[in-house]
Amino acid sequence: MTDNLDCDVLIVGAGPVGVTLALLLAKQGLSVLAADRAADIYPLPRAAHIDHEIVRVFQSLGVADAIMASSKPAARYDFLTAGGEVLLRFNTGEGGSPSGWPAANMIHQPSLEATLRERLADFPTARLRTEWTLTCLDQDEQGVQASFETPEGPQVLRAAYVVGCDGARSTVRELSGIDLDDLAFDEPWLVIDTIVHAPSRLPALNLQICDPARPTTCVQMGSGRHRWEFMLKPGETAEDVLDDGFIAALLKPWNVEGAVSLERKAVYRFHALVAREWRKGRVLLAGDAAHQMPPFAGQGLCSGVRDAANLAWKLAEVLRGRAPEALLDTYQAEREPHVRAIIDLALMMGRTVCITDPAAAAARDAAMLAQRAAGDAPPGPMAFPPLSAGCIVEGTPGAGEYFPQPWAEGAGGQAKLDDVLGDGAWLISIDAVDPILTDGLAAWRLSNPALQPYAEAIRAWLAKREMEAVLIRPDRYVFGAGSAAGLAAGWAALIGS
Ligand SMILES: O=C(O)CCc1cccc(O)c1
Repeated sequence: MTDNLDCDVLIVGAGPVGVTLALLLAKQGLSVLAADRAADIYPLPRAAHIDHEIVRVFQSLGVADAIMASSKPAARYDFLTAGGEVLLRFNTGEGGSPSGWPAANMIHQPSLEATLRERLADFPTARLRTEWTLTCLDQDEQGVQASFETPEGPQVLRAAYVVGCDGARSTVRELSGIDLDDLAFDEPWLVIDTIVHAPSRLPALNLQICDPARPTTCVQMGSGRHRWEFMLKPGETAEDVLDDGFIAALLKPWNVEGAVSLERKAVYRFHALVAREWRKGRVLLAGDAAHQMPPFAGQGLCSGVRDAANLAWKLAEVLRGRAPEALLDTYQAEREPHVRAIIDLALMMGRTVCITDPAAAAARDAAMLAQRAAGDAPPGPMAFPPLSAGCIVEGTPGAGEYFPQPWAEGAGGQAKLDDVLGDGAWLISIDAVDPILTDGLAAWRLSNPALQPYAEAIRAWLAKREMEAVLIRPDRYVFGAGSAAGLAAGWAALIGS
């Protein structure tokens, strides 16, 4: 950090994406300040799901076990007709996942956020400021000046970079004059969160009831919560559906009286929006500030945490002077197509669920039941695309793919690849590589005894792509596969040492 800066990175918004980014940066020794307008963590649930990739990010921060302790792995996700026939079935509890963590996990967002904020206190270079409201951003060649209203009066800070993790109504986005691309989905839903008293009386799977008379979602959550969502019908107002008697009538068919008590009721409009620019000079957007999607794929929060994981190592390389600022342009180039593909999946699911015309619903049911009978199922909520462009060796086998994390049985229990190899980029090769070529890069020969428990899985990955080495980025996406010397040289050209 240079003398005239208060921190390397100012993060506006200390929700789960902002705090994850703060942790990932602080872990690399950067000084970060996360500022949030609220006094405390928002106490009511919002996101309900994180996938295995997100748990792996939390693993790198040392909080995966704590987060999993308050979460519930999701066994199955069914989309049913009004009559209970299966339109789509995703067996998320079967078949494991590339990171080794359960593929789909139902969470209680306030519990997850509390764990992340508690961890922040372990990093001396990370600061959290609450009740700070951003009022102004000004950037020049060296940094960004940010003005805040705080309980102690106005505060002005200078940071090398500012990241807006400040949600759907992002002030950072607004102050930066960044527009949103509207993907034309706008449906009003009533969200009901409950505290569970009798878990055995609730469905043990996640459900979308594609009933044109009232499209309905019923999903599990962590920390003893359960959620229902009901689509509003034309003519219904928020006031109508938030009435306790109305809610009791909606819940009646679920026979959960006495098994749950109401914690929160709210009407939301489910949107699909993508920011046109994710970086404007020294200001970047992440999470809901950069993209919003309907909840049907459970990917809103996951996409934000992926943004944080993608951005954190790039900001660190640029701030350390090891990579040119242009590396930050690969952030949107990589993340936007990924997010748009996931939004397409969420929209496909949403458009399946949100049909209220009985004839259209009957046609949907007939088509999807026939498709299912023919064994022709669409990709599941865990079928994420690889990175297609950016900081990868484009067009080579494996480039842009998510690199798996094998787990092995060790003396102390399950040992995971990332815990053995540590943070940063890894070059893993079958043959030895000249250390001169890999200066500044963690180079691992597959025969290294530390890699033995994982060697078979990694060898199989390489064999499938007919390659002798793989370079894995700090966010665990593959830079490229090929010759070790070629990969090391390609990486050094982008991320000098
Ligand atoms: O609607 C939600 O918030 C969760 C949807 C979801 C996503 C992935 C798996 C699963 O069982 C449910």
